[in-house]
Amino acid sequence: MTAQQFASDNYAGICPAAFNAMMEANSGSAVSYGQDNWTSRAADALRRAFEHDADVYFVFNGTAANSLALASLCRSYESIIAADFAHIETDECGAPEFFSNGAKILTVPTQNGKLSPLAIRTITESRNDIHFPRPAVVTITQPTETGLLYTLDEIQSISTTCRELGLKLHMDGARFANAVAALNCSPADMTWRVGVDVLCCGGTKGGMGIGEAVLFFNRDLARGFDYRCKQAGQLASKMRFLAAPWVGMLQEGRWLDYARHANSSARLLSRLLQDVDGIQLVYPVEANAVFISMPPDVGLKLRSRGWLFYEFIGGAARFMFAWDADRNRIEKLAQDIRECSYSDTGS
Ligand SMILES: Cc1ncc(COP(=O)(O)O)c(C=O)c1O
Ligand SMILES: C[C@H](O)[C@H](N)C(=O)O
Repeated sequence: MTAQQFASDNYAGICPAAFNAMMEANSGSAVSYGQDNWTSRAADALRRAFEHDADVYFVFNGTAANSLALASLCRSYESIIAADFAHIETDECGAPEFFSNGAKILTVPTQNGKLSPLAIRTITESRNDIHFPRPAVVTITQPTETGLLYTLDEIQSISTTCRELGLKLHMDGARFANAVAALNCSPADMTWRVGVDVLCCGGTKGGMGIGEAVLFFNRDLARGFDYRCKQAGQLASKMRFLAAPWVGMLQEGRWLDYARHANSSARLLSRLLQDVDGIQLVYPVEANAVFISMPPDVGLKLRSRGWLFYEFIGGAARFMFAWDADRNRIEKLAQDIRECSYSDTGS
């Protein structure tokens, strides 16, 4: 077994709540293509958790969830307003554009990956001629790709601006549970109560082996989404195995327990690095991600000690914590960063 890494929460295994639910679902026959009991149980569990009669769908991964949800919110000749750091722009290989048959992503330059109402209004009102793909939807990521959180008031302000401009609001919630845990709010408070139309709710990063849920709080927007999923190869024949983990994770709020552990693990690393020369936090630690700047050769030394990490956001080293983050490994990482930094400064 390889030693635990913090390059991404995608590196983690399947948490007990999800795995045990999968095991429990793995008995006997079940009707295929989502007509089974586990799928209806999971959808009902999500509706209870969100206190809303949302239309719920399960797909294999976040890129599919985002792309198909966004394709439901705009026409091919329209556009999607996103922050420059948005995953749909940087890491989905044109899937949102592909599945919407050509909708354009209009990226807004930001300092930290967070959209503002003013930026949304500015780009929407910048042009209204026939040559400009008319904005139709705004997408925000919560937590952002930089590990930051929109406050509930910020989301409300964004959705109010969206309504004024006739735009829909999509939320990329790949790490949604981490945001709920960090803000200590309810899932409803962070979505439909503040004007979110569609949420892509992450299961994979939360601890499942695979699977995301798409929740339409405005059911009219879900019209045809089932066919859209089928056509995109996102209708699982053995849907019970995508759905059952949600039953396990939502039971007794386990998904939030796991998220709290991941968030506290990120805070632990940031505390352990506070006094290390040459190491700075690039963004505040608000959820389960830590971004640090360090001298290039410190990064090389850290890699030579076997640590894996991404540097795709402004060159900052990203450490992302999951449900299973091990305190000993976090302390080892901090110690290695400290030693690599001090051997660099000679102190
Ligand atoms: C912010 C964000 N959105 C969406 C995704 C979904 O990507 P994937 O298709 O890799 O599951 C990821 C991946 O980790 C992500 O970090
Ligand atoms: C960036 C990469 O695509 C993945 N979403 C991750 O966060 O690890």
